[in-house]
Amino acid sequence: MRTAIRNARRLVAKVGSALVTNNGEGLAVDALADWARQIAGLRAEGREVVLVSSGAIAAGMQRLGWTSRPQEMHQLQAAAAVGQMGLAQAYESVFAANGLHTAQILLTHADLADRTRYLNARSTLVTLLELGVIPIINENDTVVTDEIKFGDNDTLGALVANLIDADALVILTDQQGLYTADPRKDPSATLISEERAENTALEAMAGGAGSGISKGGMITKVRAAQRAARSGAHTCIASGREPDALLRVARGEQLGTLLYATSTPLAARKQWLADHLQLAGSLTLDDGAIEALKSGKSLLPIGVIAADGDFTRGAVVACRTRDGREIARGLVNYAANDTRRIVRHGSGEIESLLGFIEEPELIHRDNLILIG
Ligand SMILES: Nc1ncnc2c1ncn2[C@@H]1O[C@H](COP(=O)(O)OP(=O)(O)O)[C@@H](O)[C@H]1O
Ligand SMILES: N[C@@H](CCC(=O)OP(=O)(O)O)C(=O)O
Repeated sequence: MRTAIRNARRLVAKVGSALVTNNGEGLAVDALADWARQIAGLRAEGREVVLVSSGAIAAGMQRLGWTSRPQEMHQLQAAAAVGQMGLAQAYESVFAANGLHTAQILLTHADLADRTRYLNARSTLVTLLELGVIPIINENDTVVTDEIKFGDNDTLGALVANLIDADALVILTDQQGLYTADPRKDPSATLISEERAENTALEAMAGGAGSGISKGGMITKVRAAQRAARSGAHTCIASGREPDALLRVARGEQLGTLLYATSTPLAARKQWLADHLQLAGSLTLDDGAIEALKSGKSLLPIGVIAADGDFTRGAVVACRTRDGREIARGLVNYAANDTRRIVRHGSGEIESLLGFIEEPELIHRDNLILIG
């Protein structure tokens, strides 16, 4: 399976707060310089690399003289704004030393949830890669609220991999890879070398963040691999402290944990639907509608029992079973108030109920994906 990574032409590399800031001690400029050298090496082989870097909050805390991560959102945002300057400055100079230009891209979940902004982000990233520039991405922490944030950069890395159809996602962290249990807590844990990304048993092995300065932990890395696999990208989790980790992983060396993709990649539009982290509302389906969706049909209002949330026409909503489990999601053809008036009715009644008709389906099958 390692040949899959060796053949990867487009890669997303993600470096976490622990590495970027030397466990919160301040920007690890030597480490940044080392990654820049490795990425320059990959570019010289004709491969395209996007870097997703954490560290703004930790670097900002250090600049402001704060010793523990604040809880309050506005303080985190202030720290990120201070730290992101240092991060961008440091990356610009270490890549310049390798003859490469960098570009800063700060994203929020709302940017990727909006189809137009998503397509804009994609074309900008692809243009930068064609220009030979190294895009450096972080969450736009300064403006995020709970509703629009990715929360951790493992998730962001996977969404970026899907956005640009990357072949591989390499997550560099402070452990050798995914262990059977958190090695900080269980010394008998062993390193997993290769596994199918979709293997749900992996989630039980992965725990939370290893330090106060990081956000995600191993669980978000495993989920990131599952997400990336939906677009066909393989994920490798490896230690960023291992010499030449990025080059060695990218060249197919047996390093870290490879979580490989086996499923057929989703079509681009369905991929975008799958990558929504927050949905605008939800529809509760009866058993007949659930069967219809599973056999590839559209969702008609007659099969919907209830509609929750305040969504507009064209929003992405969840389709749930009576016990609340999401089985599908899609772009809804009617706003929440109109949906509530037509549920449990046949499509032939829509016009008399609303005074107009958009489409006979509540969600057309082309705009729908099954989950799980
Ligand atoms: N099964 C596991 N295998 C390896 N590390 C794990 C596992 N479960 C939890 N962890 C923890 O995840 C940490 C890495 O994630 P995190 O602290 O978020 O780093 P980063 O800043 O690189 O994203 C490790 O230091 C480790 O303590
Ligand atoms: N956007 C945040 C990173 C979030 C975070 O801590 O992510 P990670 O270290 O990857 O678990 C920052 O730059 O500080």
